[in-house]
Amino acid sequence: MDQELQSSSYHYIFLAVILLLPLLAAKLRRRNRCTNPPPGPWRLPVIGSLPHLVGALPHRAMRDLSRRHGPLMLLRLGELPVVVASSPAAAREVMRTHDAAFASRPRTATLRELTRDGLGVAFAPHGEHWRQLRKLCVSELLSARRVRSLRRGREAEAANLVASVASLSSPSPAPPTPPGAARPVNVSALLARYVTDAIVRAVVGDRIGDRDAFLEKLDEGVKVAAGFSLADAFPSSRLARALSGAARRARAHHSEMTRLMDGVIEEHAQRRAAAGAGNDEEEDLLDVLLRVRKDGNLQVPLDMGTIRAVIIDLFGAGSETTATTLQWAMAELMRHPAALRKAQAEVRRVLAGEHRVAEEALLEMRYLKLVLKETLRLHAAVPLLLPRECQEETRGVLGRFDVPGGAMVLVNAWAIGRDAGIWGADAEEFRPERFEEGDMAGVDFRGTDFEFVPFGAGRRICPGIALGLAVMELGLASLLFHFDWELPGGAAPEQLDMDEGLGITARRKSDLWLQATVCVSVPKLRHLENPLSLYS
Ligand code: HEM
Repeated sequence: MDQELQSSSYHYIFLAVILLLPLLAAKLRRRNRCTNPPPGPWRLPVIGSLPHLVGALPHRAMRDLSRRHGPLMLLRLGELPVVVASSPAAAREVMRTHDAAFASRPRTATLRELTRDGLGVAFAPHGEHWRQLRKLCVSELLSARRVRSLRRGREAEAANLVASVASLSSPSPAPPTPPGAARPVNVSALLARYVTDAIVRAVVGDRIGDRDAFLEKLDEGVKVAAGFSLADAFPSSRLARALSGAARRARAHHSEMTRLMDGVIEEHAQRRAAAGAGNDEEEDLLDVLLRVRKDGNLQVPLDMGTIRAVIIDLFGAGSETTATTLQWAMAELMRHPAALRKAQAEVRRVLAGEHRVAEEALLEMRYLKLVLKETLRLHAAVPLLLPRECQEETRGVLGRFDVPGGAMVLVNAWAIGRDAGIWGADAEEFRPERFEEGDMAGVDFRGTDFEFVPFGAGRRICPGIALGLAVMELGLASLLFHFDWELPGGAAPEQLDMDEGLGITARRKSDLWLQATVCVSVPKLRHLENPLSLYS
C-alpha cells in the first residue's frame, strides 16, 4: 500500500513537472531577458548613472559617453533604464525599424499631473487617442493648406516685429549710447515675442487678453514638463513622491493653466459671436477643433479637456522650438559675416522695389532656407527629441542588443548633427553651402535621412514643420530685408557668446543684443504696442 502510494506520488510529481515545464521555461526565459542589454558606463547603487550627467548639459554629456560606450547605450537614472541612440543607424532602429515598439511616451508622475483632465498629442501614449488626434493635426490643424491660409496673421506679426526693432533702436539722445548711434535691441526677446504671437494668432486668431500671464505660464509648463524629478526617477518609492515637489508644482500649474485657457476660449467665442460666422479660409485652429467637436466625427471624444490639452501642446511644442532656432540663426549669421551678406543680398534682390516681405517671395529665397537648415543641424532645438518609451522588451536592436520594456528611449539628434564622421572635419562649422554640394547635398530633415533629425522621424515626427518653417523664414527674411546688423560696441564676430543654457530646448544661455540700422524703411503701424514693455 505504502509502495503503491509512493509510486502514485512519483507519478503525480512526474506529471506535474511535465506539465509545468513550459511555464518554468517561460519564467527562466523572462528572467534571462535582456541577456544582451546595450553597453553603458559604470553605475552606483540607487542613483545609477546620474554622476555621469552632473555638471554638463545632458545632450553633451551623453554624446561624450556614447563616444566611449557606443551608438546605443544604456544608462540608469535611479530606477529608470534609459537607452540613448547617438548614430544615424541607431536612430533608424528607434524611429523606423522598431518605430512601433518605441512610439509611446513615458507617463511620468509629473506628466500625469500636468494632463489630469485631458491628454493632447505630444505626451499621449501610443494608442487610439493619440492616433485620432495626430490625424487631426496632420490633415487639418497643421496641414500645408491650413498653414498657407493663416498667412495674413503671420505677416501682421512680422510687420510688428520690424516696427518694434525700428522703434527700439532709434538713436538715443542720452548716454550710454553715443548720440546718433542706434541703440542695441534685445533680438532674443523680440524674436520670442514675434514667434509666440504668430503661433497664438494661428491657434486662436488674435492676441490674447491676459497674454503676458499666459506666456509666463506656458514657459513654466515647458519647464515643469521637461524637468526630471525625484519621483520620476524612483516611481515605486513613496518617499521620493513625498519629497519631490514636482508633482505638487505640476498640479498647481495645471489648475492655473486651465483657468487661463478657459479665459482664452471664452474670449474667442465672444469674438466669433461679434464677427458672425467666418469662412473656412479664416478659421483658426481653435475654430477647427470646435467644429470637429460639434460634427462629432472623431473616433475619440473631443471634450473640452482634450481641446485645452491640444491647444497647450501646440503653443508649448511650437513656440520655444521655433524661437530658439530663429535666435540661433541670427547669432550664427552675426558670427559669419560672409553668410550674413549672402543671405541679405538674396533677400534684397528677391524683394527689390517692395516695402515689406510677403510670403510668396520666400519661395525664391534658396540661401535663406539653407541658413535655417544649417542652424537646425548645429542647434537641434530639442536636442534629445521628446522621450519615447519602449512598450515591451525589444530584441535585436542594432542586430544584437535587447532594450528592456519600460525603458525611456532618447535620440541624441544634436550629437548626430555634429558628428564629424558624418558631416566631415568641419562638422562644427556653420556652413549653409554644405547642403548644396557633395555627399550631403539634398539631405533633408523630413524624417527619411537619419543623419539629420531635428524634427524626429517615424510615427512621432513633429507635425508642425510647415508652420515652424513659415514663421522662421518670414521672421528672418523681415529682419534681413529692413535692417543692417552689427554687434554692439563694434565687437568682433568671434567675441559673440554662443553658450547654451539648460532646458528641454537648447536655447541660448544669454540674450542676443544687436544694433540695427534701418536700410529699407519700415512701415508705420497704427497699433504698435509699447515695445519697451518687452524689457520690463
Ligand atoms: C523649429 C521648430 C520646431 C522643432 C525643431 C520641433 C521639433 C520637434 C521634435 C524634435 C518633436 C519630437 C519628435 C519625436 O519624438 O520624434 C516634436 C514633436 C511635436 N511638435 Fe514640433 N518642432 C517645431 C515646431 C513645431 C510647431 C510650430 C508645432 C505646432 C504649432 C509643433 C508641434 C509638435 C507636436 C504637436 C509634437 C508632438 C507629436 C507627437 O508626439 O505625435 N512643433 N517637435
